[in-house]
Amino acid sequence: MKLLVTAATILEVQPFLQFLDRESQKVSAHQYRLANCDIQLLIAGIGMMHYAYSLGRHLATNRPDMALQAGIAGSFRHDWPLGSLVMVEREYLADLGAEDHDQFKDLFDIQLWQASQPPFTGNALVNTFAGLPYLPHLPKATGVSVNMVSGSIPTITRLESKYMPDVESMEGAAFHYACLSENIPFLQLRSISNYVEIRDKSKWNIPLAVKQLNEELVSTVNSLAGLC
Ligand SMILES: O=C(O)c1cccc(C(=O)CC[C@H]2O[C@@H](n3cnc4c(=O)[nH]cnc43)[C@H](O)[C@@H]2O)c1
Repeated sequence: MKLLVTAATILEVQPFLQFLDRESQKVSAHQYRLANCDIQLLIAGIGMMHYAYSLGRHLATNRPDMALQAGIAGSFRHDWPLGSLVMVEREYLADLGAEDHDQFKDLFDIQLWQASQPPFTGNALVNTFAGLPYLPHLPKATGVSVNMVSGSIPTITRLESKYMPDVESMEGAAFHYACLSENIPFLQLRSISNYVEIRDKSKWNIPLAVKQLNEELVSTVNSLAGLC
């Protein structure tokens, strides 16, 4: 089985890299072998533009059996503790569109895109989790992807009323779009590093989120490698 593990930054998957260095055979700079599993690691950059370009370029010459995106995220759900983990089921492109006075309209609202045009289901990029050999026992979440981390009440209220999101990232939609378009089974794992609220960086807990994310990543990859 060929598994692609991808993240926006190396910081988010550093402990996983240490696990691979310890437990697997290094085949080349970004390629490892664990049991019968070929693992490729792609650090694709922050934001949808970087991510889509890096992932698209990778997929043009490689076809994994499964792709896994691992990252930290903001949470709209204040009842979810920092460091908790989710797998994202549906993604919305939440800041691509037009401003009409004090209203935001996405590309579906202004009819530049049509509902359910491939690979969308309605106006969302939905993971059915079909074709995955293993699925961790984690809550499923709705994600919004944005170019600017949300940090004001009007923006947060707008996103909540329009998309009812649980989490926010800057790359989820790009990952879903590419994997759905290429028909590659995929899984987006996110660990909560902060709440989506008026910006206060001192409240973020990136080290905890990275630790929890990587424990799950190692466990998921071990389970997949055991099935290979
Ligand atoms: O402003 C800073 O000093 C700063 C330092 C480190 C990281 C950041 C980020 O904004 C991280 C963006 C990165 O993490 C994901 N992420 C985490 N929380 C959120 C969020 O609330 N909204 C959107 N994205 C978030 C994101 O996917 C990026 O890859 C800032």
